[in-house]
Amino acid sequence: MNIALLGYGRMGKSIEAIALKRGHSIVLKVNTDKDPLDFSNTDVAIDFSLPNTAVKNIKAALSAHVPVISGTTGWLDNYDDIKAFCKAQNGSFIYASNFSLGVNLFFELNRKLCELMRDFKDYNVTIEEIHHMKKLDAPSGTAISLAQDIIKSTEYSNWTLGEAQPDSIPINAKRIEDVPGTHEVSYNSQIDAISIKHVAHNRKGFALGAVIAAEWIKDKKGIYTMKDVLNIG
Ligand SMILES: NC(=O)C1=CN([C@@H]2O[C@H](COP(=O)(O)OP(=O)(O)OC[C@H]3O[C@@H](n4cnc5c(N)ncnc54)[C@H](O)[C@@H]3O)[C@@H](O)[C@H]2O)C=CC1
Ligand SMILES: O=C(O)C1=N[C@H](C(=O)O)C[C@H](O)C1
Repeated sequence: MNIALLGYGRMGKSIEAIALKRGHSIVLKVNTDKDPLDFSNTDVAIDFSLPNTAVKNIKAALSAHVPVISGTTGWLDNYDDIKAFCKAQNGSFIYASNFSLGVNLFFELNRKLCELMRDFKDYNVTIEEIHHMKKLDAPSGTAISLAQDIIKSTEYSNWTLGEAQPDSIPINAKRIEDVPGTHEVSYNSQIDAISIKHVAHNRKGFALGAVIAAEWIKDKKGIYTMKDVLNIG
């Protein structure tokens, strides 16, 4: 498969290493604002760029009828616009705040745990995420996904970065040198605490998941999620 890498930073380089090991070729590497992009010979584009470059990159690839895997976080205010654009192009698109198998299993655990805890009002939920100092967005896309899943099946109506607000899930974002990504969901009462935690030891899981998603979507049309790719839950 011929892959275009839109973003060739920490993740772009990890994806390249795994894609080459799995027998794919990298036919385009984009690491700055460039217009137009040449997608001739590209089977799938994988965007891990910056919050303010993702939308333009995704649209450029979809306009060239190239399926897109998007891992960039911090641009989701435009998600509905991208969905509509993809449909209008009869294109193919997957966004995931986190492509690792471990985090996608963790998402399932989070959904099950929040259903279990829903009726036990003595417990308050909090989410903590820890990432490296170079991360541009806060809270992480993964923490937002965890919060959105809890909001879907409980009385919480929103999430807040930092301090707790009524009906809102507090997300605490910490930045510590070299941490690839740690997420913890905790339920605290006056009496005890219950928590689930995912710790990424490196970026290989994110990169492998993105390449697996690219292999999966290559000959498909439509908008999918990692639940479709991994067939879990
Ligand atoms: N969904 C997931 O599983 C994961 C998502 N991420 C997200 O992926 C994104 C990238 O993360 P990193 O690789 O760690 O960041 P990074 O900062 O190392 O890489 C981003 C690269 O994009 C380049 N860039 C600048 N303008 C561009 C443009 N117009 N088009 C293409 N590239 C451009 C920068 O030069 C930089 O090298 C972030 O939003 C991060 O949150 C990171 C890890 C896993
Ligand atoms: O920026 C990162 O590094 C990561 N970003 C993603 C996020 O915002 O959730 C996924 C992972 O935690 C690493």
